[in-house]
Amino acid sequence: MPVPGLGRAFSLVLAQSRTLAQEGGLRDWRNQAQLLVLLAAAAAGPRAGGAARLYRAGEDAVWLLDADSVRGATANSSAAWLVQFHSSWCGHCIGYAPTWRALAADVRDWAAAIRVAALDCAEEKNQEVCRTYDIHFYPTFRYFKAFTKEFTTGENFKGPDRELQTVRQTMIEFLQNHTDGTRPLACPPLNPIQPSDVLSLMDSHGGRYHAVVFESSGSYIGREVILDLIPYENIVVSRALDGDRASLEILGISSLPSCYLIYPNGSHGLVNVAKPLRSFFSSYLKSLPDVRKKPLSLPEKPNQEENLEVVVWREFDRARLYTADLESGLHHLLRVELATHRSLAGAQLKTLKDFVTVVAKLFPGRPPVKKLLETLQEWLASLPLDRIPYNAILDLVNNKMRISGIFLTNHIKWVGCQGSRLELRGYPCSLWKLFHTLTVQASKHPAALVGTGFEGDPQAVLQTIRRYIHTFFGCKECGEHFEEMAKESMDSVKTLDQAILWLWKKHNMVNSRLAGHLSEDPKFPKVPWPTPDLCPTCHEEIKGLDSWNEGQVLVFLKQHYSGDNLVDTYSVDQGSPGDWGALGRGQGEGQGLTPPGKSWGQQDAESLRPPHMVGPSTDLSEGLKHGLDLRLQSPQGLQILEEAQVAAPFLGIGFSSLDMSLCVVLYVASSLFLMIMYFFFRVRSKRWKVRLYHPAV
Ligand SMILES: Cc1cc2nc3c(=O)[nH]c(=O)nc-3n(C[C@H](O)[C@H](O)[C@H](O)COP(=O)(O)OP(=O)(O)OC[C@H]3O[C@@H](n4cnc5c(N)ncnc54)[C@H](O)[C@@H]3O)c2cc1C
Repeated sequence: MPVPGLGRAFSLVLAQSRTLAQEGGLRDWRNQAQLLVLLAAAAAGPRAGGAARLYRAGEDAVWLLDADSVRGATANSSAAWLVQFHSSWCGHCIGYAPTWRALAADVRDWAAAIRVAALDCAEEKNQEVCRTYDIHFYPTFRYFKAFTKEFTTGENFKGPDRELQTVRQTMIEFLQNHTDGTRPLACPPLNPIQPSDVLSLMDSHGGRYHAVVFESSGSYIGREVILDLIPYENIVVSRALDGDRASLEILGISSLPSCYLIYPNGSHGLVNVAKPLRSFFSSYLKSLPDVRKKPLSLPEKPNQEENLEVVVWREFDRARLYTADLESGLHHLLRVELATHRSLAGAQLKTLKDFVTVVAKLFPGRPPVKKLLETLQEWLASLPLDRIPYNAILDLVNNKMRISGIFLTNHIKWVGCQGSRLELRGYPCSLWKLFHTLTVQASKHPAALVGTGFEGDPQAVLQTIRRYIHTFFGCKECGEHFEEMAKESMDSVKTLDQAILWLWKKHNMVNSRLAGHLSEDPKFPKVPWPTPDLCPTCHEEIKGLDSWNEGQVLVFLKQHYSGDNLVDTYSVDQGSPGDWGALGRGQGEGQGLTPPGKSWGQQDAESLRPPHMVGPSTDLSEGLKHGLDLRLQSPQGLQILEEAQVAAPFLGIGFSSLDMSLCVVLYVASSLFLMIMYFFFRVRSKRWKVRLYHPAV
């Protein structure tokens, strides 16, 4: 019986472990990470059904940055930057986008001094750069000072809230924090002048307007007006505080804020506006005769190609669960969300290990994905290290050694999680579906968790999900809300069925909280779920009120989130498009190659494998070169490659862990047999000797 793949499995684990042992997570992983991600991106091919942009280059005043431009823009810039690192799938980022757009438009005139920018970490090309800038949660706000010589990941925004006015005022404080010599050249002095200085200004008029905004010390209006007038010439704006009452009286200032204007010809007087507000002062000053905009001196906004992605709508049945959603979600979770961490240690590592264990044991999907999860789980469990560089995990997830029979799509393809716009639904939807599936599988197959330390614990899956969300889920506010719900009542869960119902109830609470929110897809309104058309028996009318029949809800959830309800339609692309061309079966993205309604078990599993998964014809050395070329920079890397290349052709391809266990058992049994034979013959030969030397005995 051929036992394919042992060589590769062995080599992979060997290579992973050796690499870790040698590098111990202590080396600078940044360069390797960059290379790895480049490789992964190259392997992933063109973006399919990925993230849409929340901000548009032509329409919004927001400066759009990406992997190509962020460093060049923020390093040694003549202006300071406030960058929002966001993710277009994150509900809070979607909800916050109008505020950010409004802020950018509001401070458009400040751009020579400070710029409001956005960078979408959900875009595949930006993922590495987001890792470089240490972005784990969305949205994350970072300030970059002007004229920074060294690379910096920026300063975190520290405002009491993220309201437009608060952020705008914090931007001003940030500008004032620049030390002399690093202040943006275009930024006028923001500190107040003395009221007495105003009197001397009257004598030294310099052929242009000089406006002075008088205000109390806590007011930002003066500084805002100063910044609003940056692009205008023939005018200087200053601010003064209300400390010197006598000077105010001389100038005739009786209320604050007020604006005093010295004209180019030396005449002066109070500005008369209908309301003492920033916009009124700024607009008045901008409209003065001879005050006009300076010729444009701003650099061009970094160019971003528009998203030309064509959305292909995939017909689907809301009563079914789609493998494509779960696998796309896992792809994002393993290759993007977790990959924002350079390395994992302590509680984070424990959370990952537990989460992978739960998913590996309970995921009801296709064998190649289950196998990948099992391999990952076994490998994580076997590692004695207390810190693991995430690149090592990525190597395994990307199956760099091309072990036959383990694979997770590297494409996003939403089906039941499609949104009517690209930025809606997607990843968080798939995560909910995965979580519900796990609670249902745990209840239906409790034996699956035996030996993991989780058996018999009705809260095990929920607590693992809770820790994952708290530790890794990119949408920080979502995680905080979920944690509040968990703190409140997760402890009351006493059975596996109650765990299913707990998650269902909490998900409905989130639905009702988000109804009408900007992240709600009008095509998929947030309503109590399951709706009567999906589950008529779940709904009852008690005293004229629609009420849940929880017993029926449980039955429904157990059916809806079971492996039997999982369909593989649209999820055949288990390799790059070229692979399918080679098979002569693929018609490209968006085409379901599995007949609707068929699950993995109903198909010819072997025929659905992409060619590079199919046995000995795999070009191992090519795979190794691609997978391990990063390691090849080091002599140890070469050694690993040599070992793997030697091992693979001898041992064949495609061993499962069961195969490997059998091999070990056979090996031990044959060794025992040989030992028994050895002792048997030794004893016999002693007896023969005794007979030979003492024939009379
Ligand atoms: C743990 C978690 C917390 C979140 N918290 C927030 C938050 O605080 N703020 C925010 O803006 N976004 C939050 N999100 C995202 C938000 O809940 C949605 O996932 C997102 O808006 C996409 O919505 P959707 O229309 O795809 O439906 P989702 O709510 O994502 O639901 C996905 C699918 O699950 C099924 N479903 C719906 N309700 C239930 C239920 N009660 N039980 C079982 N199955 C159900 C339906 O088939 C639905 O299409 C959170 C996501 C997660 C995973």
